[in-house]
Amino acid sequence: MTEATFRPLRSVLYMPSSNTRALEKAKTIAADALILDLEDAVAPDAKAEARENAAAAVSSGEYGNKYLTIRINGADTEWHADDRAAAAKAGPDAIVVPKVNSPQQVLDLVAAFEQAGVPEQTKLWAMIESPYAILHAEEIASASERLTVLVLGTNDLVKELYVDHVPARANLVTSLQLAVLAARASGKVILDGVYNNVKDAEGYAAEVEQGRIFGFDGKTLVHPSQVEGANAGFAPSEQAVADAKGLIEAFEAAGSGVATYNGKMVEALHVESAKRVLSIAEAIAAL
Ligand SMILES: CC(C)(COP(=O)(O)OP(=O)(O)OC[C@H]1O[C@@H](n2cnc3c(N)ncnc32)[C@H](O)[C@@H]1OP(=O)(O)O)[C@@H](O)C(=O)NCCC(=O)NCCSC(=O)C[C@H](O)C(=O)O
Ligand SMILES: [Mg+2]
Repeated sequence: MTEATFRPLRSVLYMPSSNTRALEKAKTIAADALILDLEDAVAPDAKAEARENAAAAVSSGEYGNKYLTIRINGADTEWHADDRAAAAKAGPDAIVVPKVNSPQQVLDLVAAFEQAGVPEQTKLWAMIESPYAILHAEEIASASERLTVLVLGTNDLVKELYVDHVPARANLVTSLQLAVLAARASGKVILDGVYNNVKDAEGYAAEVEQGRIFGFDGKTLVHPSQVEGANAGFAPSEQAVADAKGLIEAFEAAGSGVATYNGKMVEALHVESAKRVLSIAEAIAAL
């Protein structure tokens, strides 16, 4: 079972760690996880202050049972080492590293984490946001057990592909599916990229649904208004839970290798999927 089934990561909200209002507001937002950003959402002259804010937020114990992560700056930047040291000291649930492009980079990061004394329980989340990373996503995901989650960076991916954001992400479909395949092949959690237009509720809802259909475990978000949609969209619906229970009962009642439920064939593999749905629903209910 993946981390997602034990610890739901339906809604994962980014916020600039330089924005103290957002950091305060986040305490009351019902996101499953927060990404306290030190990278793209923070201007160069605010990096040091943002680093202190993120570390203080993690140490504060004021974010309830939310999964707390810090996104540090990339390994090739002047801020990376200081970010890593501050995150090591604060000990968030995970450190999110942007622009991870190779399995060797994962191994180097894990070695650096160990050297910096990052606590064992702090996991590595790797951002997949370039064409090269998409094509090597399975090797990246499998490089270390400490890497538990792949995070799609669709803004950078669009930039690197020299394309535009288009309806239904028609020009990203192959990349999204390759990333999901890589996560499933390596037993890791995978989070969809962000929807930039915080005023477009309809477009956002369609993208949540697309991510769910493609197999993502949850979605990264940029605004509090997006949390509710992701929490609902990546949770099994009441109908799905009822169907899962009914299917299991029908299979057990039949007492053979095959049964039907609502007219459809049911085998042991369908029972396994139904049990997974129930375990996700239980984990969400337990939050
Ligand atoms: C997108 C925003 C800049 C919009 O900000 P703003 O216009 O101020 O929003 P609102 O006035 O509607 O805000 C209402 C209140 O909500 C708080 N707020 C807003 N956003 C957040 C947030 N993300 N987390 C927590 N709280 C938030 C405001 O402070 C207001 O509070 P109050 O005044 O007390 O009522 C802004 O939403 C924003 O900065 N979003 C996050 C941007 C970010 O982190 N970007 C980096 C990651 S995206 C990315 O690039 C991923 C990847 O790398 C890729 O390549 O794709
Ligand atoms: Mg990015």
